[in-house]
Amino acid sequence: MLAAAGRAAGTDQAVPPEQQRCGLIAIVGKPNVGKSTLMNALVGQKISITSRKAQTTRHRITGIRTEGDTQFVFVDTPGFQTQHSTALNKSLNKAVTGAIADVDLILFVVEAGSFSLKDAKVLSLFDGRIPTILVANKLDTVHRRSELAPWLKGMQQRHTFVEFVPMSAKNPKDVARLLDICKPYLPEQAWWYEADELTDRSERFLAAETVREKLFRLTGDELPYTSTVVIDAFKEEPGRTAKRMVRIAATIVVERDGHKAIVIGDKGERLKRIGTEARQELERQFDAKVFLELWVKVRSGWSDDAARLRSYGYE
Ligand SMILES: Nc1nc2c(ncn2[C@@H]2O[C@H](COP(=O)(O)OP(=O)(O)OP(=O)(O)O)[C@@H](O)[C@H]2O)c(=O)[nH]1
Repeated sequence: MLAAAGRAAGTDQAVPPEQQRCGLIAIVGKPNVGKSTLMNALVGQKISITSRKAQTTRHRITGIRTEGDTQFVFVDTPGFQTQHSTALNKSLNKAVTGAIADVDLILFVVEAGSFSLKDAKVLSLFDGRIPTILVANKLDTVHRRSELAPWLKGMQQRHTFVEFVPMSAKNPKDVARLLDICKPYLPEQAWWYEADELTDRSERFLAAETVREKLFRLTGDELPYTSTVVIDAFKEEPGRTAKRMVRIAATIVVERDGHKAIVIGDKGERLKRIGTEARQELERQFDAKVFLELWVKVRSGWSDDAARLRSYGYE
């Protein structure tokens, strides 16, 4: 997969390998600070799922952005779990520690003007060897900008950050500036991926993530984050037309009968909406006609069962 001379997005100029830069960037922070939003904005296309509900990112997701001579390879980490210690949370914490061990740069994301015990716990994972940028996100929600200077000073004393970037992941100019700031921290080496590749995750994985996103969006706070989605079948069918055709069967796994009723909704209305919205989004993402079949199953206590976790791919 090593790149020969490649063409960066937005340029007609081939970039010779000896002039290329490429490296891994981990986006780390406590739940709900905007990591997924930031990664999607940095990559320029929606890859990871976002939702108002905390804990919606479980997997390490790689997003890729190639700009000029530089290929930025992003690792999104799950929200660091500080409260519970079930098998699921232990495996999430391991994913965070693993994700930051071998990267070139860490983006430590917090909400601008705030620093809680949970942020401190995530920060305590960094041993100081890897350059770390403080991303003070959600700047648009800070009404008194004057209070930010003393806060930034305080942050300076907590850790040796290489840069401080107050910004909003929802502001494209801020996102472009952050990319420029990251660039010098990536080593000079040949790109790992083609310039137009956005993720190395499979379509099967994206299908599960999309159903999960709709599930949490449409159930609000009613459903615990331990509910998950398993893809039972993912088949490409030879289409009669020029358009691709993909047939997907997926199971939403919940912990209790009551949760199953929530997912299904009155006369099956909610499950139907989850399916329709997921299908429409997948058709856009895959540029294909998608048939999506959804099931709901109860698996009591699955989040506490390490063996079962492995079978769902969380190890
Ligand atoms: N106002 C504002 N809201 C933001 C910004 N960035 C993210 N958000 C919102 O914050 C919420 C959480 O964003 P996510 O990107 O899902 O957060 P996350 O850190 O990936 O969350 P977990 O998956 O729980 O770890 C969403 O409602 C976003 O729309 C920002 O710059 N400004």
